[in-house]
Amino acid sequence: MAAERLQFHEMGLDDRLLKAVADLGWSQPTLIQEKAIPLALEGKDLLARARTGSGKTAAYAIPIIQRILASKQSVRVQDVRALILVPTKELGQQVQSMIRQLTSCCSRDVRVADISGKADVSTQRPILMEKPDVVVGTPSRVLAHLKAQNLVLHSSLEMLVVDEADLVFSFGFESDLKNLLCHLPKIYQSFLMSATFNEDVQALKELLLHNPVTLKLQGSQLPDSSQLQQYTIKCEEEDKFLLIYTLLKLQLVQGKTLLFVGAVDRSYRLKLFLEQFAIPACVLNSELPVQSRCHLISQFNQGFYDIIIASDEQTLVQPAVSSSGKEKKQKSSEKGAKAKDKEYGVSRGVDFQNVANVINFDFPTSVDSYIHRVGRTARADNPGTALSFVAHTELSALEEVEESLCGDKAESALKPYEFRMEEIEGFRYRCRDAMRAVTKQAVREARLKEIKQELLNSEKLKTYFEDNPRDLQLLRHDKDLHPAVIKPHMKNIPDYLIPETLRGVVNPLSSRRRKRRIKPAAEGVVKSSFKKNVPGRNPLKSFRFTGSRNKKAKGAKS
Ligand SMILES: Nc1ncnc2c1ncn2[C@@H]1O[C@H](COP(=O)(O)OP(=O)(O)OP(=O)(O)O)[C@@H](O)[C@H]1O
Repeated sequence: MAAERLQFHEMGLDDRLLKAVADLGWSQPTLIQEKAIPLALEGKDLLARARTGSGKTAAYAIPIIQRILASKQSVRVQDVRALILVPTKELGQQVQSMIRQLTSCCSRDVRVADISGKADVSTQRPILMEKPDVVVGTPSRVLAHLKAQNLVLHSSLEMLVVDEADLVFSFGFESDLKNLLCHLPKIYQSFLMSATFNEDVQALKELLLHNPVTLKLQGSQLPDSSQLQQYTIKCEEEDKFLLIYTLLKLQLVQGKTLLFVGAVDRSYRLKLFLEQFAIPACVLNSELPVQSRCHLISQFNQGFYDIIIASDEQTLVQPAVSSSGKEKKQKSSEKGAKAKDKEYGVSRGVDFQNVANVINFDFPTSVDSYIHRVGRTARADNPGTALSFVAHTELSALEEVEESLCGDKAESALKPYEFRMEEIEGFRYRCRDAMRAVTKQAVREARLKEIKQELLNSEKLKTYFEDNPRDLQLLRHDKDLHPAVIKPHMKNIPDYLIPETLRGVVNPLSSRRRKRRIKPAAEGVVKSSFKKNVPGRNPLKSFRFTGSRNKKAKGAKS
């Protein structure tokens, strides 16, 4: 029989922390939390690798909060006690929000400040002058504050975390991090958290950790097939569009879905293509202002949108920026790339909640990128599905992923998604039509329009919405970008075009802009059709095999 898992209340945690954990609805620690929290409370340095979505943030945040609460029982001067380094602004905001939730019952005693983005260094100075107990930031921003003496850590710092440690070097933070270490005291406790172990993590380990305990939890870096089902389908460019149209319009994919593409242009191409069929989607990329990105993610988590098209540009561009502002020249495969945010990371560490499906419209170019993308679904104990479209030029990347994920097992974790493409031939004509309408010019215009729109939104997000929080919910990021190309007849599917095997199973007309005016979900309630996504009822799964449980969905080869 498996050993009983150590419970939160058996870890000697402060009651206020236990109450916050209970308020979050966490009935027991995840595996990494069970192992890491007691060791961290003993004062050990930790190197922890656990799969994506396994609760690593709380694994270091809980012991940090506990230590701060315990030390505040004796009178102490207010000072910065913990520093959490993150590679991206999105992650910074998310870590701050997690710590705020965990300190909801002791917010006066444990104060946290995220300095990773938004305001400039001088605007953030007053926040740091108040000496929050925990500071969260990207290495370059933290270093800038240390140099400006807005932040002084050499006598106060007790705990240092490097979250998503595998990304810190690849985001160009190596020299910042090394410089930053000169400003820290000789002794402090360190945690390195990572979903993957690579040479960079090894280098960081040597730099930061002292006699660490290494926690390498699951052998696999992704959940197993009982929680995460992974499929691939080989298809070339036109078929990718045809297939995505079919999956979304016929609702063969249900629940919240992240569509990953390899470049910003591709994300607008896909959005413009889908909007002709009245399939609303938000675009997320590094050109958008950080306020808009964070607002979009937060609305997605609240159930306002079903589909995000994210460009995972770190796979293409490996930017490097140092606190001095100097950028190393990097290769970009995108023509006309606009000013990108070097601290953007959508597939890395962002906690998109209750994502039912990740679809790699373009296959990622590295194994790590595959793991981080697919890790946006099947988080905590939730189920999820990943489907990758693979063109012949992407086959070698697929092979690498398969090799890396299968480990010692003979069987690949990625199964073929067997789909009768010939059954959806009827849609090809309208798809071609829609693809033709998305010209380079249309993409360029859409990209500019969206950036302008989001810059305005972002200004409003900074000021107007602080005074008018109710209006915040009305701000949407999935509006049509090119209404001129939309032809009304494309929105509906005539019955005769629906594959015979799917008539009665799908109801395409009902998919029209259902969520346009959704009311904001109550806090803590995730509004989504995710719940519909039970095994046997998800057509994405049942459409695959004729022998599947759902006998009605016979549209696939056996
Ligand atoms: N003990 C728990 N019980 C239930 N849910 C939890 C628990 N701990 C964390 N979670 C939830 O699990 C989700 C994933 O957590 P988190 O973002 O910390 O994962 P992660 O391991 O850092 O993932 P990644 O490597 O992708 O960044 C979050 O929504 C979080 O609220």
